Amino acid sequence: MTPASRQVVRPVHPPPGDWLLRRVGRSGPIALAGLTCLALLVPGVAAWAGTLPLLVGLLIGLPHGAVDHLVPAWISAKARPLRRTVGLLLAYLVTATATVALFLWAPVPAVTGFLILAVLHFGTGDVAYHAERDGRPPVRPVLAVLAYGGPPVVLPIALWPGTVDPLLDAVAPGASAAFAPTGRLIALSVVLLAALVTGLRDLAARRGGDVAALGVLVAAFAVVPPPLAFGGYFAMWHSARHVARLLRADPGNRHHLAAGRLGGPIRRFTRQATLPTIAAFAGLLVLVCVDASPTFSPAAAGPFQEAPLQLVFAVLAGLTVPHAAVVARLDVRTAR
Ligand SMILES: CC1=C(/C=C/C(C)=C/C=C/C(C)=C/C=O)C(C)(C)CCC1
Ligand SMILES: [Fe+2]
Repeated sequence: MTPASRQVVRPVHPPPGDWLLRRVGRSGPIALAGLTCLALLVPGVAAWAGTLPLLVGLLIGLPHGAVDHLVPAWISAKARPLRRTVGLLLAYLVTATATVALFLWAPVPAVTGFLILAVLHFGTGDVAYHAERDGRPPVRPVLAVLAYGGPPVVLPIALWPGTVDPLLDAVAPGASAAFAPTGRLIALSVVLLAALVTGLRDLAARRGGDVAALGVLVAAFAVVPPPLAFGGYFAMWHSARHVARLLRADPGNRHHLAAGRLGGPIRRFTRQATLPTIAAFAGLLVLVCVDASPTFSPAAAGPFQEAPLQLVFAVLAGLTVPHAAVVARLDVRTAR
């Protein structure tokens, strides 16, 4: 590999399609505003919501991580992209396996680390989305990252212990007891303060739409039962914005987006994402079925016999950790 081929090629012009970011960026706030109104008008929504909306939201959002293996080749011009892609897939596999092992060996520290990673992943995603949409560098990212990444993770745990604690214990036995009320209160205060300061800064910069969106994000996670709020957020906010960024990052979509066309890029993404999504979905389905099977020998069930969700969540987290690493590289490119 020559030194020149190792260099990262920075785009001379930003990729076209900021119109797409604007359009898609509204879907999350609209969906969460709708769910907030629903929860306020139909107070019993918590009872019938159950955990189904959480599972549906996670499933709809699954494809947003399905083209991770293509991202490095899109954002840098390196020699032998096939070799690099295979190397990346191997690194993905090793990181995912190590994460699953960590969840089995030390579930409480593992889930704590995962929740922190989720705050950073969601928050940096939104900061990068704003920067790309507006063509500006991310300003004072630390508070903004907490303001956008904190509500989906910290508010459910701090404000909805009755709903969330059984889920936390199902994915990591002992987690709910480890998260002391004082710790939850401190985390909540930090996130609300970060949201307030970020909102005031956006107001001063005359970004009224962002202030409203941040207000909706906080209100939704305060008012809507977490499985419904998180399912809606994951599918309509986090994943939708990320897919819009991916469509712009793929050099093959440039001419379509410059001409204002969306059909071609969506078809291309569907082709790229279908196989990895089916593979991830099938793998998770097999895990759920094997765990739930009455014929499954108790001797072979191991540590998951009593907590089938634990293994499924460990695998989900295992897929998320390398996904967050790949997206962090995309974000660094955005911040330049
Ligand atoms: C465990 C758990 C939660 C957190 C789930 C998280 C944080 C998922 C993160 C997924 C990511 C980061 C995907 C990447 O794109 C909730 C909903 C707060 C409450 C119930 C128990
Ligand atoms: Fe993600």
